[in-house]
Amino acid sequence: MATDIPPATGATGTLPTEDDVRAALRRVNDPEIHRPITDLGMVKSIAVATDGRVEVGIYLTVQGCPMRETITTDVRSAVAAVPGVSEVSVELDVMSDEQRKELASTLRGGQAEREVPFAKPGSLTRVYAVASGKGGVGKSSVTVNLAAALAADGLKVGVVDADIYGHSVPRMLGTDARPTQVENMIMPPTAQGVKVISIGMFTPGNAPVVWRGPMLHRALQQFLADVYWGDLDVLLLDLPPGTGDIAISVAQLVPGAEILVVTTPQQAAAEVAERAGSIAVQTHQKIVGVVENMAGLPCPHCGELVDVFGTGGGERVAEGLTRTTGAKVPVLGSIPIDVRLREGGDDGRPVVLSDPESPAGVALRSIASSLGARQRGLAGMSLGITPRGKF
Ligand SMILES: Nc1ncnc2c1ncn2[C@@H]1O[C@H](COP(=O)(O)OP(=O)(O)OP(=O)(O)O)[C@@H](O)[C@H]1O
Repeated sequence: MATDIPPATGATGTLPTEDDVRAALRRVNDPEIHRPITDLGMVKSIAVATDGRVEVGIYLTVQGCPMRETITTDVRSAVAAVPGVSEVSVELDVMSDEQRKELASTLRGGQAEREVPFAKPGSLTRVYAVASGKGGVGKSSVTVNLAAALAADGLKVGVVDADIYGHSVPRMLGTDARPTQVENMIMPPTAQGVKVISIGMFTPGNAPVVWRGPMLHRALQQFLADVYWGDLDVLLLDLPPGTGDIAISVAQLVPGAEILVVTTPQQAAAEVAERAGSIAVQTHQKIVGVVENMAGLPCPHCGELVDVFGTGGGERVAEGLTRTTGAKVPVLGSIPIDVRLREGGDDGRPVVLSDPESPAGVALRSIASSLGARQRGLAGMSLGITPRGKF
């Protein structure tokens, strides 16, 4: 028997088939779309040589895709784990316009029209619009911490930074990633387990955005309809402070969105917060509750709480909104002043993750679990069941 013939099989003696390799690729998700690359038309070719070497051709969605290293590594390790594979090489190519259009249509579930998925009758995503009267009361800090805590609890969470003038959410979540665009679909970056999109990702440098109402409405519509959110349990919208146009836009675009009001304990802040919240009466939206932020500073020496911004603001807003709306509006929690919360925001690591047992971390996590535990009601929703006729 000749001894110089190359082995006809791979490392383990069994030659892998193309189907084996494809099955392994089915476990590789696109890092931005979070779906298997096999479902997205990203596998261009699979070639298995007689010595177990496998060559995989992969289509990237766009030229210079920021995720190409991750995709290559994931493909390589998934295929290398197939029994009989001796070596893996990955060839990258880029989708044609036609392929991208097809992908965008797949992601929309075959629909060409853009629509806001969260406004559809069957949507099970809870949408919370986080509002405040005054600026600087900690609305964005509360939003990112609730989002990170909900994601850490295993929920699928998205955040829209709709605070057009003061967009700070990406920094607070520690990302400066730019979203990838596939045709007119935008892939949101993921940070701290949360999908996030912000106007700041579309402006050069730190340029301020000077948009008026109609532009704001269009930006929000794009964020809701053109961003590929996938199946979310919770979407949080960080609104600009005040009772501006964007709150009305939210009501028009996602009528089922519930309002979460953030205030400080201060009398003046509470009055403005109540005005911001009472817009819900005009837009027929539900107020899920009030969060009181900066509620006292624990003395670093004796632990006694110093009421820097007064007391009772959260209760006052909740009572006022209960009277105005005629429905019980609860105080969901009180968050103390905590240097770690501010540092977490500056460092891009929300305090609920960096120091979950700190007083602010505990308060925020408790508010998040009350929001996450709320059942998604089925009233008025399509169950997608077609009754069968009588036989
Ligand atoms: N409980 C807290 N303890 C310590 N610092 C806090 C707390 N809440 C918020 N901060 C800090 O206060 C500042 C303002 O907070 P943030 O940006 O979240 O407010 P905002 O209401 O979203 O402001 P705007 O809407 O005007 O952008 C930030 O530096 C933040 O880190």
